[in-house]
Amino acid sequence: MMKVASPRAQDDSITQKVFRRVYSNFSFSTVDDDYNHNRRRSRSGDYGKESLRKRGFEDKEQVMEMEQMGAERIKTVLILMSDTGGGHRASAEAIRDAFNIEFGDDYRIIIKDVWKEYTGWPLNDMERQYKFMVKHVGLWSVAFHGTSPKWIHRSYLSALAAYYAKEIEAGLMEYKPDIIISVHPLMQHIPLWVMKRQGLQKKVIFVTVITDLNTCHRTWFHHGVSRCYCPSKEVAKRALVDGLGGSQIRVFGLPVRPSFPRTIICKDDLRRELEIDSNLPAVLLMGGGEGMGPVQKTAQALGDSLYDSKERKPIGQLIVICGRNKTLASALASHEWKIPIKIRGFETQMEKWMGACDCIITKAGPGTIAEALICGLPIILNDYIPGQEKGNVPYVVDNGAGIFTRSPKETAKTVAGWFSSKKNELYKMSENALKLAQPEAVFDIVKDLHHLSQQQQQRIQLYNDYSY
Ligand SMILES: CCCCCCCC/C=C\CCCCCCCC(=O)OC[C@H](CO)OC(=O)CCCCCCCCCCCCCCC
Ligand SMILES: O=c1ccn([C@@H]2O[C@H](COP(=O)(O)OP(=O)(O)O[C@H]3O[C@H](CO)[C@H](O)[C@H](O)[C@H]3O)[C@@H](O)[C@H]2O)c(=O)[nH]1
Repeated sequence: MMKVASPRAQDDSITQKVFRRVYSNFSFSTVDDDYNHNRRRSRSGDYGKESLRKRGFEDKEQVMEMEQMGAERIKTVLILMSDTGGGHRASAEAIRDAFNIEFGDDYRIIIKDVWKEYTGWPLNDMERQYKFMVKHVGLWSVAFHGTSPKWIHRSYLSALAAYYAKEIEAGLMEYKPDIIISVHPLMQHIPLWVMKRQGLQKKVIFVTVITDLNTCHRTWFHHGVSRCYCPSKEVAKRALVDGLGGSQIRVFGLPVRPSFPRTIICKDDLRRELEIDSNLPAVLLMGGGEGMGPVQKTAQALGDSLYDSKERKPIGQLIVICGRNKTLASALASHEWKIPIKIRGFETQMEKWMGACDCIITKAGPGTIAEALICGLPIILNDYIPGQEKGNVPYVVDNGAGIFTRSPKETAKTVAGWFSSKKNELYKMSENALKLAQPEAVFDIVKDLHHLSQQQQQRIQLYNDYSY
């Protein structure tokens, strides 16, 4: 089990937190963390006391803290995310689990929506606003593309940063992180702005893990990060065009919860455990964490297409995962079905449901796509959110891992074909899905972060050696 630092009183007000933070010393690592900058320094061997003084480490106490930090100790990682959809939390949890598997108690991982807990409107209300906007896709499209120019989002986010500076600072520093990881497009500018203002930018490692596969928003690309982990070459190209340096960019893939690659898929066992018919092929139907897209109409069309009326028997079965969409779940439950069906709410063990099925129908959510690829599931994309999900369609279709259609009838017909006369097509797509999958991505990310952290520790050690 992970060790957890002694918690502060739960009922602290924001003012108390800010007061405590502003009037007490930080005990962060006190080395420059700018990767390139340090590589230059490393080459010239410029780690003397004078050099550190120039970089702002005047205080004797800080120097002593550095010496203590040279010793092995638990590092704290703060992961910033928001429940705008389910993808950001899924990636945050993936990173947490991979840290635990790879490094055990060496890292203490905290996942937080700091905006929600510490700030006010509009930052503390992003979930609701996102849900509203993606329901009215035209509105989302205008918001997404209208905020793409740097001067627009930068000036607005800077104004918000200035307004909530103290609260955000308290929120970020409550946990004294050694590493901050942002897995959300709107969580680089404000923390980096606050860190710079407080002189902490060079003391805490800040990285971004992009969780969109292709046409991501430009807010993801901030020049002040130590690393920008891109899930695909397409995103890396965009990062380069936006001015990030090659040394900041790493392409490992989208972080998926280790339970996906680590679950040994034995379909029969999974079906027994989940009480799914073991003889009929199964299609999984879902729409992200919020159960979005044409799920209901598609389920009904499948109810017809997967029933052989001549033989009077089903040729397949349907699993619908409605996520947090309770209205959808109850609408489906009230329908009469001729085929075996399971209607589920928000599931925490998606790897089991995917592992038990033969193909998947979903909106083009990046998390769901990456997970389905690992499970070798051919994908029918039936919708996408304009902007960040648009590019996920060619990502899947051009790589032969699935098809795109918005028509519930065509979707249902395709699945019926795959389960009867076109089994080869299903098999080929499954092979392509496995080729495109990047199951080790999350481990590569945490190993690289560990490497960054070790480099920082070595610099501290070097400083200690020179200071005597
Ligand atoms: C007027 C200029 C506004 C510039 C806004 C920049 C940042 C806004 C920050 C906080 C406001 C809260 C907005 C909540 C939206 C939540 C978005 C989110 O988390 O998405 C996650 C998704 C992914 O899960 O985010 C993205 O993929 C990219 C985020 C795009 C940012 C869109 C911001 C919309 C703000 C609406 C302003 C009105 C439009 C004016 C058009 C000229
Ligand atoms: O019952 C459920 C339903 C879904 N999930 C998980 O929720 C995640 C859904 O993530 P997606 O990326 O597929 O889609 P979302 O719409 O929920 O995610 C949001 O965040 C994404 C970024 O990660 C994209 O930006 C996307 O457009 C945005 O809507 C997946 O890991 C999926 O396994 C569950 O764990 N249980």
